[in-house]
Amino acid sequence: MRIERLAIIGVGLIGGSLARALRAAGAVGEIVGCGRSLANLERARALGVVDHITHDPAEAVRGADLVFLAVPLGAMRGALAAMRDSLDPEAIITDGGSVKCSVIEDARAVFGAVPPRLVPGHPIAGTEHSGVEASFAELYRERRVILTPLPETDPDALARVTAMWQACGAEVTEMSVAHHDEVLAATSHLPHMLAFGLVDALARMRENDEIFRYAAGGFRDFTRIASSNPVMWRDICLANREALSAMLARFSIEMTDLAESIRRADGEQLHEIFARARAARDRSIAPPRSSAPAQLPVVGFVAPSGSGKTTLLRRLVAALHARGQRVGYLKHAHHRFDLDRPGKDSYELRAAGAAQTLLASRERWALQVENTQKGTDPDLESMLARFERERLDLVLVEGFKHAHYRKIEVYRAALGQPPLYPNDPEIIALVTDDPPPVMPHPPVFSLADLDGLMEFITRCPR
Ligand SMILES: NC(=O)c1ccc[n+]([C@@H]2O[C@H](COP(=O)([O-])OP(=O)(O)OC[C@H]3O[C@@H](n4cnc5c(N)ncnc54)[C@H](O)[C@@H]3O)[C@@H](O)[C@H]2O)c1
Ligand SMILES: O=C(O)C(=O)C[C@]1(C(=O)O)C=C[C@@H](O)C=C1
Repeated sequence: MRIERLAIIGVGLIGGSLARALRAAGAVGEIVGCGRSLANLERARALGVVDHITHDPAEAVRGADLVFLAVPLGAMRGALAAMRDSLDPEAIITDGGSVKCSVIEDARAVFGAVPPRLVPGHPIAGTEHSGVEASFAELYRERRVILTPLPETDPDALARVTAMWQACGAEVTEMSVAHHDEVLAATSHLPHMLAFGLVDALARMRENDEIFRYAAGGFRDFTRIASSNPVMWRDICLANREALSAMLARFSIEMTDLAESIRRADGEQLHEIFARARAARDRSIAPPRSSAPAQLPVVGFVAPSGSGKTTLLRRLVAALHARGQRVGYLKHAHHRFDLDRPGKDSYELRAAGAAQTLLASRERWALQVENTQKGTDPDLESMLARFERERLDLVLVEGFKHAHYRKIEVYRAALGQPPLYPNDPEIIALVTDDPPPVMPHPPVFSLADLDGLMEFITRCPR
């Protein structure tokens, strides 16, 4: 899956995160960002999220093979109208709007009928922050994206949009438009109404200073989403007003019943409600995706230096990543290494004796742990245990040639060294462009056969 020229209309949290994720997956060529705020667009370009910027949707979509709309719902119709006459006939249009019936209505109003190459979509992922500065490549990883195709939707456009989200690490599901809007009214829009409503009600109480001063964890957890963008939420309420009004009406009956149980001091009823709610929530919190730790495939790559092992690994990781695989990489370094530089705070504090140093930023974090047995090689199992295994699909290891685990040998005859596989039964495959020098030999892949190797590795049991 590759998009040659992607136009993002609205380079905020959602649009910016898609651009970053596709770039990280190597699934996109050029990215044009379109928006209203020049400062935000310039920031997007400076951060490398987009390559070109413009205020004009018509200019943005010219020559684009995929257009992603990520503006507030109230701005969708205007953006569609502005780009209509400049769209390439083959261009796919998709969006990330939180309500689907309104986007479809907007498209019908602008184009006369819903274009077959429009694939309505909605990533069920976000934060309470807005703007490109808040965007990050991992936003969609392991999150759901709902697509709501219509009978007239072109299957090829649907397949490409599905592949686009999968390249970002998302799990794509399909739903009817009406069902989507009802489900989201319950699971996303109603909770936001409760958070906004609660904070606003408390803020308007006379004693609000004191209330906020003593608000602790429960209040914080419950009201995080009340920091979300008011324009976006105004538009969601207006766009989904029918489903959301029905949900609010049902919910207020539940609240009235709860209040009545409290007034009556009906402990039994209260306990029943809370126990039912707790069980439902515990069930609904999704278990970590994919493999149990013991099944996480781990494959090593061994070879003398100069064999092309690291180049092969770099290409392999990029190709696996583009397929949505979450790859862990573990390298055994024979030499001393230091991620820090003298003069950096973390270097100085570690040198002062910190046993563990954790560097954390918006992009990544790194924990550096001092080996207490300096001079002793770390063992493979204890290093593998450091990974957040539930967030990975496989681990590729470089080195650890003497450890007991499955390895792939990269062999190059020109180095003049004997191959390792005759003396290591745990070498399960050979990557080489030369004839294997010793018979018998494990399965062979050429250096160019990344597809074959990926297939082999992803099915490789621990
Ligand atoms: N924030 C979330 O959690 C979340 C999650 C899923 C979907 N969505 C949906 O994604 C869309 C974007 O939300 P976001 O959180 O990225 O918002 P955002 O505020 O971070 O980004 C929106 C961008 O659109 C630009 N914009 C506004 N009006 C415009 C117009 N008329 N023409 C061009 N650009 C315009 C803004 O300048 C801004 O850069 C919304 O439709 C929202 O419903 C949001
Ligand atoms: O996590 C958050 O901050 C969100 O509000 C994300 C959230 C949600 O309700 O889950 C908000 C709106 C969307 O359309 C999709 C996701």
